[in-house]
Amino acid sequence: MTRKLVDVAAGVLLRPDGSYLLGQRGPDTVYAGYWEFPGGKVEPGEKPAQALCRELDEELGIRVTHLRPWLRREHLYEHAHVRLHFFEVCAWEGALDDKVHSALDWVEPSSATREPMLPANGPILKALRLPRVMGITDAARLGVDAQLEALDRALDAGLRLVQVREQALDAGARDRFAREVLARTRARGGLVVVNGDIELAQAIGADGVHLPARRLMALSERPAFQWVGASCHDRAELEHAAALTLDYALLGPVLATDSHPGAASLGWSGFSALTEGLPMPVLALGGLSPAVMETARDARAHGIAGIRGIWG
Ligand SMILES: Nc1nc2c([nH]c(=O)n2[C@H]2C[C@H](O)[C@@H](COP(=O)(O)OP(=O)(O)OP(=O)(O)O)O2)c(=O)[nH]1
Repeated sequence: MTRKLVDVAAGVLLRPDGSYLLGQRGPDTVYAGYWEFPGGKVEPGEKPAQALCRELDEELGIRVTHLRPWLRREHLYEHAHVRLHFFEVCAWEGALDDKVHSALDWVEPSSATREPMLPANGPILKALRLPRVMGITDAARLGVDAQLEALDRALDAGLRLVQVREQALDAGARDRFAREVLARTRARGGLVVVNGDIELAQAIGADGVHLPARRLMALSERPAFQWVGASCHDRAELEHAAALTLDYALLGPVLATDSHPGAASLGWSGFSALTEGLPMPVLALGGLSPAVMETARDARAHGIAGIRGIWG
């Protein structure tokens, strides 16, 4: 059955502590009682961003002052085929004065969300749980002990996502190093993904696997891990990551880097153009540190990933 495609704009209102706003759909709506991000249908002649500002004014009585386009996802419901344009709403004027929901609630990204949740929103909630900064290990250059010390400092400073990327270590050393990184990161409630080596990721019980671009392009199915991401350099790779329903991608280099000095860099405008309309979050990579977080997020990045910019 073909269903009419309906464009919907939905806003993830974010407070500085990272919590986000959900509303419970009122009694006389489809999926009454389900939780959703505030928003509604895009009307003819409107851009999704305009529709969202109108809906948030009508429904919540607020005027949006800082909006970031974020993810776009399609979902087939019985009642409609929806194309959801999600935005991060970072700043607004006016106090919340809800006119349509049965309830509103602020939710911490790490805590359980509200149920029942609209079925299309599962991957959005997972994206909100993905930390904003990823540290990529470089024990082969720094030395194992220095890398582990740098990891402890970064975990103390709040790092919660680590990619173990140690092709240059021999198999035994890589296994020992990866287990140590996992133990230290887990102790802080963080996530560890292992680059390229699915067997090692399984053997140590890592949270996930990170696919180099060539590995990504050779796969036709998502590996069975809780978290699966990939390194991408162009739109075709990003779209393949989306088709495999991966949880995130890395895209770069955004700036010129010491580790890849000859590689052409994308710049923030190139990053923004390549990530338009994707269903999964993308972390920016290449010559970056957390100091550029706001610039990165304004360019549609979920956050940043780095080596030197993270470990110093
Ligand atoms: N607002 C919102 N809609 C969502 C989310 N997730 C999701 O699948 N949807 C779907 C459910 C609906 O099929 C559609 C939104 O339609 P709606 O009926 O709420 O739109 P509206 O506020 O313009 O309502 P109306 O004028 O038609 O009464 O998008 C979400 O997080 N927020």
